[in-house]
Amino acid sequence: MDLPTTVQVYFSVGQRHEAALFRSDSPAEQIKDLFRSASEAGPRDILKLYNTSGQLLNISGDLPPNTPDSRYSLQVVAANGFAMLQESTGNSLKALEARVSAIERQLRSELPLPPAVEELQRQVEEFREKLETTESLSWLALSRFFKRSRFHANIIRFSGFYSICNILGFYKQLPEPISSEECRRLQYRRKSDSVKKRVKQNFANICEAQVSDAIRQWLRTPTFDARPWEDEELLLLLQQMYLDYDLCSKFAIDINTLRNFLYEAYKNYNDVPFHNFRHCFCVAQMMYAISWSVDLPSKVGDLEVLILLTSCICHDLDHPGYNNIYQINAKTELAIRYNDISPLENHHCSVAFRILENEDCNIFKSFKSEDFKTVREGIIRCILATDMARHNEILTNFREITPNFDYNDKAHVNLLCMVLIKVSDISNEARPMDVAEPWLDRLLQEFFKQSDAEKLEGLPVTPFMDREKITKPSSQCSFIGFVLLPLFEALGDLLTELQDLIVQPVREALEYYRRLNEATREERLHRKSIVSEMTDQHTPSTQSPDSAVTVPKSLSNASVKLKKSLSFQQNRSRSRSTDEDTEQSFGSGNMIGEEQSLEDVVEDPESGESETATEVEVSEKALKFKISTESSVGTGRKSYPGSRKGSRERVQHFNSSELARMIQKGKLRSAGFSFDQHCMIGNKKLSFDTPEFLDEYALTLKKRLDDQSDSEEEKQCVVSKETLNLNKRNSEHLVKIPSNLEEKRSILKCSDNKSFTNADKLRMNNVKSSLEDDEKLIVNNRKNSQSRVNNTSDSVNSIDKDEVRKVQAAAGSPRNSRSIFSRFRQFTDRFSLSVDKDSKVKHPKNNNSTRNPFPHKKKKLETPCCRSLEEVGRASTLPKTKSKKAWKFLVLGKEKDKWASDAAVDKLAVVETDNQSLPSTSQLQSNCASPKTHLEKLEIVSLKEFKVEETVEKTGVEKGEEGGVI
Ligand SMILES: Nc1nc2c(ncn2[C@@H]2O[C@H](COP(=O)(O)O)[C@@H](O)[C@H]2O)c(=O)[nH]1
Ligand SMILES: [Zn+2]
Repeated sequence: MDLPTTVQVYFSVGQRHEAALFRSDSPAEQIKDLFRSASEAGPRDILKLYNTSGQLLNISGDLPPNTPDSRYSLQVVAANGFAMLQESTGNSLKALEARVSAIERQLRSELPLPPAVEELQRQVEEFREKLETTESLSWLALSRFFKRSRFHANIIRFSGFYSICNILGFYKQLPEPISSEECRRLQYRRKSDSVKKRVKQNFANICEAQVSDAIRQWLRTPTFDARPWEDEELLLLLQQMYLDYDLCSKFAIDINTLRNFLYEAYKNYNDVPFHNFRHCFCVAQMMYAISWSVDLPSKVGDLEVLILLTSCICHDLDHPGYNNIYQINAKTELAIRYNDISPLENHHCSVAFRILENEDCNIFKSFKSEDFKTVREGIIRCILATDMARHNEILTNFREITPNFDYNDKAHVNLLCMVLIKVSDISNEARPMDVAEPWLDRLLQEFFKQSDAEKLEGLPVTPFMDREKITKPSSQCSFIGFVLLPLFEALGDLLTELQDLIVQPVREALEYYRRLNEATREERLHRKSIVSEMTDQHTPSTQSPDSAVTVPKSLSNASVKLKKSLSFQQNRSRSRSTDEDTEQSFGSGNMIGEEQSLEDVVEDPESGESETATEVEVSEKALKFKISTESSVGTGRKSYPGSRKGSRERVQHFNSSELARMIQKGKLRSAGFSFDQHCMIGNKKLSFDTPEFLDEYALTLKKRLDDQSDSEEEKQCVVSKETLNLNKRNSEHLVKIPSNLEEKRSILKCSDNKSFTNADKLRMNNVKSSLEDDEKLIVNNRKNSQSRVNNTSDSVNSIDKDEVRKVQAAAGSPRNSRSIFSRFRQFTDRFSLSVDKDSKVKHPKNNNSTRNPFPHKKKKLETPCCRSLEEVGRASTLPKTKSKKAWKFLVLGKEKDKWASDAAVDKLAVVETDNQSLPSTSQLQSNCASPKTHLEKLEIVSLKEFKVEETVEKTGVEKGEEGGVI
């Protein structure tokens, strides 16, 4: 091999491309050795050899013989390569780099600017100021600004702008200004023409380059990292996938047409943080990796592989960075065009076939029309399957066919292909952490951008995208646990080769995020404990010295929720971790501890309420209509997203505090209720958001209690509700008051129904644990009933403050304390306080809770996040929204011979808070300071649990109210 004696080495590490980092005139032999040894070091060391005109000659292979150029650019993309280069040259590059940087800094700060430059700077500054302050000229500055920020001139609403432009004749056509809202929707982040041109040119330059065996092998694994590659190189690698499967010769695909097609696909991805060309590459690459590992062509045939690969490349074309939920709620052009039915996926598909319409890009142009039809159907099916609103539908159908999967059954293969593209689409967490994490950051960036826009535009805020609601680990726990892992496991059941390849890494990712989430939560609790402690030190206590009741701070939610058993386990999404730490944390080897529900894990960081709504659930809600697909395999019930008979046909449970909180926060609306929705109690029609609802419910409940004087059970309210149609008004809701153990048991039986989602199952578990508690209580109460009956001091004869106090005194019995707990918990949950087992409310100082890892540690604000009390106060869980709605506390006797007299029950006194609204911060603090008083104000609510059942009503579509659906 003839190498010139002087070789210029451009050297880059990772994506940073520090091209001028090291430049050396090195003997040819040295470069040759370096190149060889680096390419032998493994697939992660990517060496790219360019000639001086920027043409890629080789990737991690030997230097090409007889290369005509005298200078080469050698790019080393990996830390190992860096180290090797260092070794081989004997230079300490890092030290060299540091030295150069220091000199640069010194030069910049110490050396005065040449006078001419200074003068120029001053003039520019002066001119800028003039531009911005002189009205008649400021359009220039504006136009510059808008150009810079990629706004179009036609959105500028500066009054003088148009006239000045017209006068000056700069713009021939001045379209009407459009609103900023419309602008946002239209503001797709298109790639700039210069970038597109550059990539096109570069791809043309390198498209003939060989890809080394090492890279080709790496490309067949989920560990592949797309980051170090330029866009044109990714195009080359996509081309390689088609070539490696010999698809071009098998299907007579012209190589230039393939290149044009790939480049057009690249061009039609936008510059958005996540749904960009690199995402499409990653999805295609994961499909390729899976396909190799299970030998997919032998199972489903080459044509399906071609369809899958092409679908992956096209699956997010022209994604605007705002998902379907936004499209539908904002009634965007796409939502209107596609009638809210998978607007984005329909659009991606449509763009794909627009590209293929062009002869030069039509990789299927040699296909007979029948074959093209098959390919088109296949691509449409695959791309539409990526709508997360259809996740449950597809997963349920796939699980049904798995035990009898038949590769000769077209319907089975179709469904498998849909699952394969879905798996590839959300497979990021199956990759190594260092590859996956930057993608997650980008995804959250896109999420937050959307939720910010939703807030700005007054649209419903998508909960799993809300920066105030989620954290990185909580988001991942929810997504991996509820969505990703169940899907991967289902595929792993059929294609067992995938267990080690992608299923296990996903389990590990869940475990990682679960721990992170736990640590974050504990840290947060710790911070709150410091706050309440400091607040306490600053607030004079009004507490009576003999009172055992102090403000608690412990893992209220956690301890309460720990009692819940774990539906997650039923979902086969268990951890197999036997890690010691995990066992210590949860007393089990499960990823999510046996006694800890995933709901705990994904708890809302601030409000303390669970935010388990996954993208699937929210998307299902947003997608209201039925979609017919070819996924039906004739086995069992078909479940459609958004169909009221679909996967959301189920029973939901809210306990009293959850319901109260929902009412108070107006969340009934966002949970699918409208404020003008109502329920029927007896013959009365009541709106959910009125205090009368609670009053009326209490009365009805009491009546029922009277009818069932020997009833030992917690009472239940069954509220039928419609959660699907966000916009539906005035739907009626039936309220049954069955309230016995049988009822609960039957609910649990229902919960075996496959159509329940994971979140439903979690709620079912609340009923389950409540049932278990009830059963224990019944046994207990029976044992103690005689003594309670005799204990007249426990009777409450009238509901005045004294009575309330007596009721409180009666809280010593397990049942009563539970009632108090349930009510009190509502407050403590909100204020991040808790009640310990013997109903003694404790100050954090005295809190010996073993769950709190920081009970006595750090009393000062030591964490960097807690710089000031004020800051910490803001970060605590004080209610964010103060509802103006009356906040009433019901005093309700449930078992008259236990803790409240008939008279007390009859009165059902309603004790209101002072201002009929949620406590303000100052109220809260004073409540915290004098909890006994606070407790006296609290009453006992016996609305133990509401069973909320969705009605199976006809949708507007089914009723023919809304047209244009499939
Ligand atoms: N919270 C997370 N959501 C994820 C993750 N990976 C994917 N996703 C979501 O799935 C959809 C897939 O659809 P598509 O638009 O890419 O076709 C995506 O939009 C995300 O919302 C993840 O790791 N965490
Ligand atoms: Zn995608």
